[in-house]
Amino acid sequence: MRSIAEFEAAARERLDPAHYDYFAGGAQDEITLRENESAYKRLRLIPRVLRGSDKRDLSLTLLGTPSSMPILVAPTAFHRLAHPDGELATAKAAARAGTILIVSMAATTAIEDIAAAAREAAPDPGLWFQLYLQPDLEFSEAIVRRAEAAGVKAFVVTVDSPVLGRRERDDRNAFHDLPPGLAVENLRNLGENRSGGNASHVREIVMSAGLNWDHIAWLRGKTKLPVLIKGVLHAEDARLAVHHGVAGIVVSNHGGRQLDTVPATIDVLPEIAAAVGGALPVLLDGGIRRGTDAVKALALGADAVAVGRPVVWGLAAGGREGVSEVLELLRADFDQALALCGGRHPADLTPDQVRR
Ligand SMILES: Cc1cc2nc3c(=O)[nH]c(=O)nc-3n(C[C@H](O)[C@H](O)[C@H](O)COP(=O)(O)O)c2cc1C
Ligand SMILES: CC(C)CC(=O)C(=O)O
Repeated sequence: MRSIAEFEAAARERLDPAHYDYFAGGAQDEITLRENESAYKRLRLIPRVLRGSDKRDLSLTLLGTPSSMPILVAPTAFHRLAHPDGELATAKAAARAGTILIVSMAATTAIEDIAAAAREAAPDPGLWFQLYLQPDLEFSEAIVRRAEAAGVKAFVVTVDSPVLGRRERDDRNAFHDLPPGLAVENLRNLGENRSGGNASHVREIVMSAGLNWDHIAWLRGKTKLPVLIKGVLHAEDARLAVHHGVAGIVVSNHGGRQLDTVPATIDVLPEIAAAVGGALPVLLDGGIRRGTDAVKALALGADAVAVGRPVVWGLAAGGREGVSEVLELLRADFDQALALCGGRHPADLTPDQVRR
């Protein structure tokens, strides 16, 4: 397949329409959902000439985790709705691609099994773990310990979801529960035997409307791993993140699934990059579908980008192979755009190469 749009079309054919809507949809009028992609279409690239190289190097290290390219896998829930192999397939494909997979806390596969699958594909896979900090902090800590034991290398706390956004497609389809047989395995009651038994009980994910900077400090006190926050859109919050000793931020509007009518992430990136001033790594997600999208984000100050739905489309269309194809398509597309912009390395891209 030649583009992410073709993967989406293939995925749509295979998926239950309600599940397709869950993956594809956004909050309310889906203004932000559309804006994330359309904002890139308004930006123009200005290439530099006569300074390229035959040997381009896309690799980087983010907070101690090496990645073969600055395109990571954003955390998305419920991969077994997309394909029976679910997160195991995603993990193998990401590890084989040598990129960082941010595992969703809401995975339908246990983190221990995800890590084992990733290690089958690469000796030292770059796994990070996304957290919805639970109001029951003891329970949150148990999840943290479990993820650490599985070998994750950073925690990414999602901060844009004090309550869940209203997704009208899900309401219309009455999609509010996983089908029988699927569960949020990372929330299976930790004292109980994971291998089953009737006693085994999965807790519901609770959105924490009371989450504040003290919780981030609490988490930093509980783990030696880097703690990032995901879902920053305001420059002042980016400054506060630096002030509070956060290791990195993800500029994200949750793929347009939380507060509708917030701006496209690419449109707030410059002010956030300026506020952070290089003090910590800035990641961005939302609407990245082409190599040129990633080039624009890196030129405007992101250290790396992440993709959510493209990976789900690859998974639904072709399991592990499909995810691998999506990641290699994005890599090749990015590499070509970088070459055409006159860059050898992502860091060669500069803000003056993007025009509105
Ligand atoms: C189906 C789906 C499930 C998601 N689940 C999570 C999640 O569990 N945790 C989280 O922090 N973000 C979640 N996100 C948001 C993604 O991490 C990411 O911010 C977003 O998908 C990026 O936009 P893109 O899909 O346009 O690439 C989800 C997004 C989608 C589409
Ligand atoms: C389980 C959900 C809260 C996952 C999510 O973040 C989403 O669907 O956007």
